[in-house]
Formats: sequence, C-alpha cells, structure tokens
Amino acid sequence: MPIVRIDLAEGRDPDTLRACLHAVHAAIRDSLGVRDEQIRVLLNEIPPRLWSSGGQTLAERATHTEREQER
Ligand SMILES: O=C(O)/C=C/C=C(\O)C(=O)O
Repeated sequence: MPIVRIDLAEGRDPDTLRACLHAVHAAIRDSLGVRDEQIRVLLNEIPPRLWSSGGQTLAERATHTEREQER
C-alpha cells in the first residue's frame, strides 16, 4: 500500500490542496500501477511559526520580506 506524506507550509486554499492530493494520487497510480483504493496521500500543513528554514521560521521570513518591500 503506497503511502505518500507531504509536509507543506500552512496557508494554501482548500481547492489547491485538493488538486495536489488528486495529482499525487494519479501520479502514484499511473507510475506504480496500483489500484486507487490502495493509495494513501496525506498532506500535513505546518504552521509557518513552527517551520525553521536556514535558522529562521517561515513566519519570520515573511515578516522580513514584508518589511523589505515597504522600504
Ligand atoms: O523550507 C523552506 O525554505 C520553505 C518551505 C516552503 C514550503 O514547504 C511550502 O511552501 O509549503
């Protein structure tokens, strides 16, 4: 049973997330040749304040980017 887990930053709209689930499902089905009911795709949304990248949270990065754009 293929299980795909995807961590992504929280904040995308439900339609976008659903499109991602369907696209990943189809890619697994078509590439591995397994039946639909065997496939699991899990999206795990991480709050930007809990995701550190390069020593800075995504929330901090967004704040800094906004400040840069205001200058
Ligand atoms: O780790 C990073 O630098 C950024 C990650 C961003 C995502 O995963 C996202 O847009 O969901």
